[in-house]
Amino acid sequence: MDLTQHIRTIPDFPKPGILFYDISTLLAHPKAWRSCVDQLAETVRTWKPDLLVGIESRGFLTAAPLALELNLGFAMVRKQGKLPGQTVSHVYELEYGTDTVEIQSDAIQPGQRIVVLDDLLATGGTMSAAIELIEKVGGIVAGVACIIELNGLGGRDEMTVPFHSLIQYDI
Ligand SMILES: O=P(O)(O)OC[C@H]1O[C@H](OP(=O)(O)OP(=O)(O)O)[C@H](O)[C@@H]1O
Ligand SMILES: Nc1ncnc2[nH]cnc12
Repeated sequence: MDLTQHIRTIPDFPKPGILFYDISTLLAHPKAWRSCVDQLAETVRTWKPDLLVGIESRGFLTAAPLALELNLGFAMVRKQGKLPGQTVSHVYELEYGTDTVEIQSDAIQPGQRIVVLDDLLATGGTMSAAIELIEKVGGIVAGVACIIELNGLGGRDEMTVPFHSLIQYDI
């Protein structure tokens, strides 16, 4: 199924000049969403993960149904201060300033094979931060995948592990 028909673009969101790729319309269409999850599963299962990780917040929507389909557990990488209990943090550089991602300390056992999911890869900064965080707690990142890849922002070149996207847009 051609998923591009179900992805809406919204100009000037969240800032003037940004074309926002909106998966709300994909989520609202059960047949297309089922196909999207199945297409991701095809690649993700070849990486033989023990656990899937989703990145807040649209990465949760991507990873959670896939985890159920593959009969795997699912863990969350969140922005700072959102997860209860003991957490491990990773600070990463933005164009201006820094940001922090966190995971619960017991979410990943050392040596577990992890696949990370998000809806979209742009500069790759968010995905790289998640990979570094998972490696910090002893996880082995077997691969990372997303629905949409924006070509031209260099995200793919930043990936230090196998990477797969279902749809690519030249921006
Ligand atoms: O490759 P990058 O340049 O890092 O950009 C991609 C990230 O940006 C978006 O998340 P956003 O921060 O908008 O959060 P949201 O999922 O909560 O909307 C998207 O869901 C990715 O996580
Ligand atoms: N253009 C875009 N559309 C949707 N999510 C994004 N995250 C980063 N860039 C984005």
